Amino acid sequence: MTGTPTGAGTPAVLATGIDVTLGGHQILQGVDLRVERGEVVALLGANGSGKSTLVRALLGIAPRTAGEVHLLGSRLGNGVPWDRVGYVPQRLPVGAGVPATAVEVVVSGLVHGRTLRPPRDARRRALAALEQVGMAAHAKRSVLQMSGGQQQRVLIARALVREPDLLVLDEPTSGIDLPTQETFVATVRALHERGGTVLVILHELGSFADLIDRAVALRHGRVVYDGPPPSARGEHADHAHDHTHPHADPAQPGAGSTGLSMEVLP
Ligand SMILES: Nc1ncnc2c1ncn2[C@@H]1O[C@H](COP(=O)(O)OP(=O)(O)OP(=O)(O)O)[C@@H](O)[C@H]1O
Repeated sequence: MTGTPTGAGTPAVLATGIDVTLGGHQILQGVDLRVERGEVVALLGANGSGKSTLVRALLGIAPRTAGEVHLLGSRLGNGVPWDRVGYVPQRLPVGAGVPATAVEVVVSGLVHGRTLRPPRDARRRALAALEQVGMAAHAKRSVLQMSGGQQQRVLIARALVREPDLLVLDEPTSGIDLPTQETFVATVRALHERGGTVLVILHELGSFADLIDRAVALRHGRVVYDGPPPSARGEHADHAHDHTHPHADPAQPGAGSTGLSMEVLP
């Protein structure tokens, strides 16, 4: 994070009454979402429940038919300090057929708004961001020749290079091996400890579990839960998860049978 946080005191994300219609279908209906500064919020829900669409609507990528969004204190539009917002999409955007190298993709994360020229130290910062995701050795390779997991790591580096105040992640760890996931989570944790805000779409809390302050679950385009994250017990729904969790504390809200469990997610 650089400088004074913009609109400090206001929520990092404030969305009210969001409706989105795509291809003639209403995908989101009256979604409200508030993420305070410094919070780490997980967005959960079954495939097709509207998580990616919500994130895209929050960032102005998906068109809204109703509702208002404020990011970092500014109404969605040119007034948002986009240089303080990092976004990691689920995969390389369609049309990313340009044979850019990893370092070039990451440098593009430093170009925003009216500044088309990257800062002087862009390459050094880009290499440092690639290092954070274990991709420094691949800096000069074309992203088109990389595996999905490697491309994902480059996209993460592109978002991190801005040192964002608000980081929005769409299933950032899918297709990434465990050691890299853990390195990435450590980086997100460092960002959080500096006061950064994180909104992350997850299928399971996995390596993020200890970082999550709150979970919001969608079902059929509506918010059906907003509260403590699902218990570690719930993650046992995952058959790969066969050990006991020392951190599962039944005294904690959300850790017992009354809390949200991954098992009850839509
Ligand atoms: N451009 C589009 N045109 C029409 N329908 C769309 C479009 N984009 C998404 N949808 C539909 O909107 C619904 C929500 O999709 P979305 O990708 O937001 O869900 P999701 O919860 O992120 O799912 P996943 O976990 O699979 O990524 C799905 O039924 C999807 O088919």
